[in-house]
Formats: sequence, structure tokens, C-alpha cells
Amino acid sequence: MDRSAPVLSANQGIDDVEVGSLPRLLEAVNFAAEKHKCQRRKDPEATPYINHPIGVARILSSEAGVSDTIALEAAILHDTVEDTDTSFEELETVFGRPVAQVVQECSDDKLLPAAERKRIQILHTPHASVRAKLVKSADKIYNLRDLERVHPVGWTRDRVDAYFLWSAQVCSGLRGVNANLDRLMAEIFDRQGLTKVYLAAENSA
Ligand SMILES: Nc1nc2c(ncn2[C@@H]2O[C@H](COP(=O)(O)OP(=O)(O)O)[C@@H](OP(=O)(O)OP(=O)(O)O)[C@H]2O)c(=O)[nH]1
Ligand SMILES: [Mn+2]
Repeated sequence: MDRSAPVLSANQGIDDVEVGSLPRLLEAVNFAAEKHKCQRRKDPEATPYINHPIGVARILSSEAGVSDTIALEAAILHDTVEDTDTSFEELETVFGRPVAQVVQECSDDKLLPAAERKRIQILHTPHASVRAKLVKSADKIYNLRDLERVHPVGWTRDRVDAYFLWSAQVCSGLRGVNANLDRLMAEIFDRQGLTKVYLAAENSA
């Protein structure tokens, strides 16, 4: 093999988008893995936190059919600002403004009290960009499936119920961007008896 040949020559015949986007995506996976390396999920097994952002990106690509690189990178990075020492400026420098902006739209302001953050998500979600809606939908689908699987350590039945109810209100404002995601959200809220809340007209844009 001629090692002096440019790397991209090995990809001849493959669509340009694929060649360009895979290294970028792996850069995001590696960045998120480093940032979340000390964090664990709240489940009894204390699953490594990175399973969550990778799973969110997988829902977008494998279940929703999304191939937009900016949305997939933002999915991988979506909790880095909210849950680690990462700044938007850092994301913008490494991944560019469009990715950083989607992450910003998906990040709660941790300086606000929890109840206020939850209220703001219901209010702001219908007005988010299409890419932010894709990432937020996959984020909620992942967390709600996780909640159906096992309860986070210390969560009471009431807290779990409240999370499902609040999520149905948020997800209602996410409808209409991707038919597959709409169906996956609808399936969860059907199982939870929350179809009416999810389909309520006042929650959508
Ligand atoms: N279901 C579930 N969630 C877990 C687990 N471990 C960590 N989480 C995270 O907990 C958050 C939901 O818990 P809350 O009590 O509502 O939020 P908070 O920790 O940020 O205050 C989610 O954050 P998020 O991704 O930022 O989403 P969201 O709160 O904006 O929906 C979710 O990713 C787990 O084992 N199961
Ligand atoms: Mn998340």
C-alpha cells in the first residue's frame, strides 16, 4: 500500500458527504466521551453517561432516518454544556457555529430553579429550530424509554409520573418535524396513557 497517497483516495467512489462527515462525527464522539468521562447515569447500574448522547444520535440516524451531520454532531454533544465544563465558545471553535447553536438551543440554563427550567422548556420548545427539535425529540425518547426500563436511584413513583407528564407537554411542541420521531413519541405516550396531553393543540407551534 502506498502510504504517501492522500487519505481521501481510499474513499474514491463513496459519496462526498459520507467521506467528509464521518471524521467530524467521530471527533464529536471523542470530545463528548472525554467531557463526560467521570459521569454516570442515575440508573442502579450507574451506566456510563456517554451511552446517553450516543444513543440519542443513534435514534436520530437509525430510527428516524436523519443523516444531517450538524444534527447528529449536536446530538452527540447536546449535554456537554449543561452537564460538563464545556462552553459554547469551545464548541463553536471546534465544531463551528451551526453545531454550537443547536447545542445551545438544547441546553437548560442551570442557574434557574428546576421548576422554572421545566416551565421554559414547555414554552420555548415549539419555537426551536428544526435541528434542535430533532435532537430534543431523540433526547426525550431515550430518557423516557430508559424510565420505562428502570427508575433512577431515589426517584419516587410520583417523580417518575411527573417526568412523563411534563415530557408529554414538551414533546407535544416537537411534533411535525419528523414522522418517525412523532410515531416513536406517540408510542411511548400511548403506553403511559398520556396521548391526550401529547396531542393537545395548545402545546404545539
Ligand atoms: N430517565 C433517566 N434519566 C437520566 C438517567 N441518568 C441521568 N438522567 C438525566 O436526568 C435528566 C432528567 O432528570 P431531571 O431531574 O428532570 O433533570 P436534572 O437532573 O437535569 O435536574 C435528563 O437530563 P437531560 O438529558 O438534560 O434531559 P431533560 O431533563 O431536558 O429531559 C436525563 O438525561 C437515568 O438513568 N434515567
Ligand atoms: Mn440529554
